[in-house]
Amino acid sequence: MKEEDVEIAIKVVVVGNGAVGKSSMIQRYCKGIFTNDYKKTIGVDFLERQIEVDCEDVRLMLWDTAGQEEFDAITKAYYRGAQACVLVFSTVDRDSFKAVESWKSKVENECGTIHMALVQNKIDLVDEALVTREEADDLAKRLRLRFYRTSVKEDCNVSDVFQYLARKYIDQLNEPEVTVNKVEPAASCQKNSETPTKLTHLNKTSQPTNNGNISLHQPKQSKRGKKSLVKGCMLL
Ligand SMILES: Nc1nc2c(ncn2[C@@H]2O[C@H](COP(=O)(O)OP(=O)(O)OP(=O)(O)O)[C@@H](O)[C@H]2O)c(=O)[nH]1
Repeated sequence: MKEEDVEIAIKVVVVGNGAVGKSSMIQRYCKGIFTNDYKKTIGVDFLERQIEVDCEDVRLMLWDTAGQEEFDAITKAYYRGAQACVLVFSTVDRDSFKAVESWKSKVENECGTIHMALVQNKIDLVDEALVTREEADDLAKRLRLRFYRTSVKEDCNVSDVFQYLARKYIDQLNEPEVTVNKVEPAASCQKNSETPTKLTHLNKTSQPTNNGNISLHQPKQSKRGKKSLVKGCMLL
């Protein structure tokens, strides 16, 4: 296998009630676009983006799941094999805030304990907010999740969420003895400090299997010193 053919791949599931902005968030991150149109996700969708973390190629496979309960049976099959999860609620939808714990449980039932971030989207609509800042902070603290406030519309803080999850996963690869469910300070929009890497990689040609499981391959050499670069996105 050639050195350039290996990389880290991370499966990330994005969950939360309908219309909180999951599809918009993934589209914004992978394609750099935003639309005001609402098109309900039927089942699941998939986009990917390649980033660099500590000069290492990381392929983020972002699974966009339907927010409506009617699709639960379909979507939960796609949670399997995920290494990270984004729990999204909307500033202007109180029910979506109340549903966060239930989404967390649904994912954990399929995946066990994985890296998660809590996201309050649509902060551009803060004047119409139905969730107070304190309530959101308290929830993040109680669930021990890193907390981000985003506006997909204004392109605010979106990439920080995925960067954080990628880094957490890489840190886990570096220190396999560290448990995933350690206490996270509730913080919004903070970048993490750089850490050294010694990584396990995935074959670039490997695709997620039906249930999203991914097999591990040999590590390659670090490419330290390279600039961060978005290499491409793909709609399947
Ligand atoms: N004002 C504002 N609107 C947003 C934002 N993000 C998404 N929206 C809008 O919210 C609506 C729903 O967005 P989607 O991304 O389709 O929501 P979803 O969570 O994927 O919905 P489901 O597919 O039903 O699960 C769309 O009209 C978006 O344009 C945001 O940050 N601010």
